[in-house]
Amino acid sequence: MSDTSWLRPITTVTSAARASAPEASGLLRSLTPLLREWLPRQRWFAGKGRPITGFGLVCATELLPADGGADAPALLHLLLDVHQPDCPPDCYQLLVGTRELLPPALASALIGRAVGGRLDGLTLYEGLHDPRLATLLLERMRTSGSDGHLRFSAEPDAVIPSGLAPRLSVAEQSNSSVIYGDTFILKLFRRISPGCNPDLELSLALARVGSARVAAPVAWFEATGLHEEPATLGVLQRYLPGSSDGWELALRAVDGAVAGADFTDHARALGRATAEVHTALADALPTTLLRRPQIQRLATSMAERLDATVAAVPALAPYRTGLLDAFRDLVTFGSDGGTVRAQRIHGDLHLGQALWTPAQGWVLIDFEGEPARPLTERRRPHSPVQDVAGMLRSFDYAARHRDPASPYAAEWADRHRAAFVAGYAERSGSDPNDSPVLLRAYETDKAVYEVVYEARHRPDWLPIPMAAIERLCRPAAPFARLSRRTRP
Ligand SMILES: Nc1ncnc2c1ncn2[C@@H]1O[C@H](COP(=O)(O)OP(=O)(O)O)[C@@H](O)[C@H]1O
Ligand SMILES: O=P(O)(O)O[C@H]1O[C@H](CO)[C@@H](O[C@H]2O[C@H](CO)[C@@H](O)[C@H](O)[C@H]2O)[C@H](O)[C@H]1O
Repeated sequence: MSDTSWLRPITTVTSAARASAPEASGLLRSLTPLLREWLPRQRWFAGKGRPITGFGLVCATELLPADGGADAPALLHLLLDVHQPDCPPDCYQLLVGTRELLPPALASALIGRAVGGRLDGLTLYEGLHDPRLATLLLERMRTSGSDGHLRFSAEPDAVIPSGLAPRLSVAEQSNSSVIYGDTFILKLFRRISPGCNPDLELSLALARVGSARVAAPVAWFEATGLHEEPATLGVLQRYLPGSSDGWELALRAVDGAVAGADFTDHARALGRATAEVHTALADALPTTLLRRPQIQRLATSMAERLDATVAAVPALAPYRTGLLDAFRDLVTFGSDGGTVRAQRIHGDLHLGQALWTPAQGWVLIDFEGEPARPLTERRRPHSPVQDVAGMLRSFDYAARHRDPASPYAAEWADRHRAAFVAGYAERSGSDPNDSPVLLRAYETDKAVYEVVYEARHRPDWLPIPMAAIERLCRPAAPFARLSRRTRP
């Protein structure tokens, strides 16, 4: 057993005891006024725009450095329910640093000074910014075992060296990541749901069958005993040094295309890599066949999402009938005896989720699925055509990011979409063009999702999915073009 004397769990508050435990109310008294201000400003906070009506402490664990003197920082690991009107509370993972005084280098990480309660007089800050606390977390992950409700696990052959310098990732992301040396990246999930996060589940399954298309997980930690299933909190994965993400590469290719830069080889290779991931996932995890009732449910959920989006973004209203055709055709396909092969998939595939590496070629990351969907839904088998459609949308985005209406953009998108599909068909033995109804339905559903995403987050980008919406209302021509290019 390694020495864990540097780690002292201060309290673990179970769901049943959360309101009454004096420790919990003491912590909440310190945290509530500060977090009310700080939380809505965090990129990963999903409840922006709605007031916070209260917090509930699910679990708190304090990690202390072994060498800590009186002025040493401590890391307060929190799982906190955030209450907002008209919806059940969301549980968030927070890593709060506590010090008497904050050094100037950490000023940007400040949450505030606690007044009253259990942390009275301490300065609270975003702990991941502090190299001493990020190191403390890696130290804890080096050894399997439990501390209160936190359980740390590692792959049996994992070798996690000590002393790797941490740096907080500056990528625009939905969670938070710390990079250690150029060796590991630790992703800390922010919005926590009971159950194994597919990012861990799928990348572990792929790594265990020897797939080179994934960054292998070496260790992870989860919350146990709080919900019916352990909830994944963080995953330490191999870092892919020198990688570039597919979105950046595609944009460079689009911008340089007039000068002759070509990205079709990359697009074809990405199609092959996606097919390899699908094949490995189908071998490693359960598969199923969707029949009439499931296909009907799928089409209904797509139609419902369309209607919710039309209500939120009225610019979509004129296209509603045309778009609904895609979902009606899917119902007809199921009613005519058509079936859909389903398996575990990536679930949110786009160019930003693919890293080009000098050593391994394309590697897919972030197997979480669409974070807004419930975890149980994300962990079900789905058609792999959904991932293909996601990537096809992404080539369209890349092509149109400067001028959504340019005819050149349409040509670039068609060429690269066709190359991706050709690579996919070549490696999987199954050509997505042979499933035109499914492909159109998934592409339509994704474009509808993008309309609401862009309306909320990047209104200037709304014309990009709107161009697709127009095209998808007139399906025949684009699909014919895609088929001619990819088939001999
Ligand atoms: N294994 C890895 N090696 C190198 N960089 C990575 C790795 N995993 C993720 N990244 C980088 O971190 C960014 C965010 O990762 P991602 O898993 O998409 O996080 P999130 O789910 O928070 O959006 C990626 O865009 C990529 O730049
Ligand atoms: O980053 P996430 O995986 O959480 O995904 C969300 O943000 C994406 C943008 O960062 C958004 O993707 C859309 O824009 C991309 C270009 O920025 C494009 O490549 C994708 O095809 C397009 O869907 C994604 O929809 C959203 O869920």
